Amino acid sequence: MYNVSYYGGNEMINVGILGATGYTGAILVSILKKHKEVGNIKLGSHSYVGQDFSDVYKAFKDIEDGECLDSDMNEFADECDVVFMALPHGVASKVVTKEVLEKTKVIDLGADFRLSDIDTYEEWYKTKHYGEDVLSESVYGLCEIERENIKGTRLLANPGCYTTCSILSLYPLVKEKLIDINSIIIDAKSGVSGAGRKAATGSLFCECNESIKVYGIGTHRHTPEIEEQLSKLGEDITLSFTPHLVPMNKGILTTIYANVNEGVGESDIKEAYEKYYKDEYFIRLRETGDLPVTNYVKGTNILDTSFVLDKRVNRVIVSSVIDNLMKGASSQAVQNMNIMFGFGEKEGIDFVPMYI
Ligand SMILES: NC(=O)C1=CN([C@@H]2O[C@H](COP(=O)(O)OP(=O)(O)OC[C@H]3O[C@@H](n4cnc5c(N)ncnc54)[C@H](OP(=O)(O)O)[C@@H]3O)[C@@H](O)[C@H]2O)C=CC1
Ligand SMILES: CC(=O)N[C@@H](CCC(=O)OP(=O)(O)O)C(=O)O
Repeated sequence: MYNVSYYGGNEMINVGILGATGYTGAILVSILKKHKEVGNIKLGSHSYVGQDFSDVYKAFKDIEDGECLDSDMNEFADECDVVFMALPHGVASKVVTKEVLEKTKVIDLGADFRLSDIDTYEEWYKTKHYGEDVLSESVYGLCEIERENIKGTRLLANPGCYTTCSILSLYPLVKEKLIDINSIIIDAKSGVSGAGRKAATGSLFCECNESIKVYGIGTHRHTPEIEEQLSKLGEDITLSFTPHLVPMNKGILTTIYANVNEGVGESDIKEAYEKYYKDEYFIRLRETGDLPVTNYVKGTNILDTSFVLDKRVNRVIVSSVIDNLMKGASSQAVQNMNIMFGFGEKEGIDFVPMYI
């Protein structure tokens, strides 16, 4: 049900955010406050129920002073045209039901509806999945690739931050069969906000500052997500994915290595990227030698990418960057909302980089 607020004569939608008090939830609030099609924003929390949002995040004083409400999915579904779920894994699958989806659209920023196979989810996430009856209708929301499928869905699985950067980087190479699919290695680096706002020893200043660490080698849960999406292009793909934690607030850099197939040259690779992305507003193809930097996309919905063909070893090396909280989470979620509701795709997310 659409609400009765108006902006410049247009009807606006009611939006709910479960997990508004987390990092991705708070960024959603920032974006949606300025979205022309959005009226009321209902804020859901876990630990701050009854407190004003601007008491939890004092940056929002006089901007969003609404009260944090209990994260009751049924109540949110009754009152909102779309509910964003910015919650830890395992929570969304318990509360998204067919009844809920009859009342509202759901955009889940977590992983519960990203993998199509429940066993794979339970194996990699080490937690039970409760949403079997709705999982099959979820659409993987990588906007530039899945735009047509996104339009009609009422359950949207927003991709992970590492996965957004990795899949968009590899898609043209795999789709055009330019690389040996058994040779893919993804080296990824993330800022600390990728771990969320929750208190965790590994995210403490002294644990991260002036230090870099590798983690999840061979076991990180984004591996099956990347493999599943790339395997949809035809052949089963298994690959190596290795994340690193670097001492910065935000940003993701992936450096991806793959052997090129016989006869593949630089122009073939360039043509492949141009074929899929030259008209994509939020993907910037940089020339060889113009290498991506996380600061160049800070605060934006942009993915910057550039490749080098290292002829000595017959390998293509693709470097890409995104802002993990934006294209890697919240602004991509709003891009998905725009597509789902038929709004202008850039509405509310057309940011200029905040370089410093
Ligand atoms: N951080 C990132 O860069 C990215 C995160 N994601 C995914 O988005 C989701 C949210 O991440 P992020 O914002 O970083 O996480 P945070 O830890 O910052 O926030 C988690 C939110 O969930 C709420 N919450 C915690 N436990 C429960 C519960 N049992 N029931 C209801 N609500 C609960 C918290 O409420 P309260 O604050 O009130 O305790 C908080 O609002 C996760 O699934 C994450 O994997 C995806 C891409 C990128
Ligand atoms: C730095 C850091 O800890 N990053 C997180 C990934 C955050 C994320 O994208 O979570 P999703 O699983 O919802 O995609 C991690 O490696 O677990």
